[in-house]
Amino acid sequence: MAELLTDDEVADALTRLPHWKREGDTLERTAELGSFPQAIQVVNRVAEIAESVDHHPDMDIRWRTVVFRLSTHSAGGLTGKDVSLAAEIDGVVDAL
Ligand SMILES: C[C@H](O)[C@H](O)[C@H]1CNC2=NC(N)=NC(=O)C2=N1
Repeated sequence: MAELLTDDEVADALTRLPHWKREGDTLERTAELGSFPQAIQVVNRVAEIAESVDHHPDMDIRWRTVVFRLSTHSAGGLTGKDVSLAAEIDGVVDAL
């Protein structure tokens, strides 16, 4: 099972993830895309990645704004899996 990160490890990871903030046991990013279809495209790409790594974000779609929330439920908090998926999500959002 993935190990919980310490508060310092989370803070350090966030220095490399400027779009993300910590909300308790969750990493959160809000992304505003150019249109609703683009938001859906991003969600679909993230869904493919999530399936491939068996780690699934909460994704809240409101028109062209998507809020991503990451946490490792099985560990009860934040792990390297969340940091890694956050970086992957940044790659998807930045590719548009
Ligand atoms: C059995 C399977 O590996 C688990 O249920 C996975 C699936 N996706 C998951 N996603 C997230 N975010 N946290 C988990 O603990 C988790 N567990």
